[in-house]
Amino acid sequence: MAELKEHRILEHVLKNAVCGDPQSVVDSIDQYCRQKEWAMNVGDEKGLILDQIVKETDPLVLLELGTYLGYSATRIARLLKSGARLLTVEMNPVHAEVAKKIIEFAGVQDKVQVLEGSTQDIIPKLKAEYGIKNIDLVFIDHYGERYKPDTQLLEDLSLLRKGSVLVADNVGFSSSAEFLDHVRTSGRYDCTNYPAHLEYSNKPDAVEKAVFIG
Ligand SMILES: C[S@@+](CC[C@H](N)C(=O)[O-])C[C@H]1O[C@@H](n2cnc3c(N)ncnc32)[C@H](O)[C@@H]1O
Ligand SMILES: [Mg+2]
Repeated sequence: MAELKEHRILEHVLKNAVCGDPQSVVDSIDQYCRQKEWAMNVGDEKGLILDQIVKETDPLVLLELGTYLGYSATRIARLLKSGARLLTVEMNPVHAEVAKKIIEFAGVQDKVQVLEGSTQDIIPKLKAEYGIKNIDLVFIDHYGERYKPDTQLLEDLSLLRKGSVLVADNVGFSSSAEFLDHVRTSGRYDCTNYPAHLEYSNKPDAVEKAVFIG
């Protein structure tokens, strides 16, 4: 058995999911993390909220802050229309490596690009190095303390347009309090809170949708 949980999850996916079928990859990760070992994927319950927001937004250009094993990237990618592109940022090289394998196995590698590095280093390069003008949907799911500064970076670099949608996971926890205060009180966003539970548990958690109004 692999030493790292992340490698054990990868092994489970390779053995139990169907190559080229992203839904089976998502389902096999959820099954493993509910039955065997907890892991910090957005998970099946909050995943349905994320799915709904992605479908409503119908985005072409997407950014994810915090890839982990590529669960949410695969989940999002399975809903994207042709030509849409998700850039997902991950600073931990072990996580990035596993995510690339999972994304490839799911068959969504043409829609998803894993960018290795920290969000604070990569966000300022999105325009010049990755040809991004602005972003239709941002999934914020790294560490709560970075939610606000990274949102402000996106604002300051004009990466958000009127109507850009931010979706932030784990706002039921205090580490994202400054972010919540910012989006709810700056007058620059229309916010909606979706109460739910922490992935694979019955602890209260929530997802925040914040639509940039300029
Ligand atoms: C909660 S996990 C992401 C889960 C993933 N979105 C999913 O639902 O499948 C958070 C990830 O963010 C990464 N991370 C934390 N801070 C970061 C930063 N400043 N820049 C890039 N990655 C970061 C961690 O290494 C970890 O893999
Ligand atoms: Mg999360």
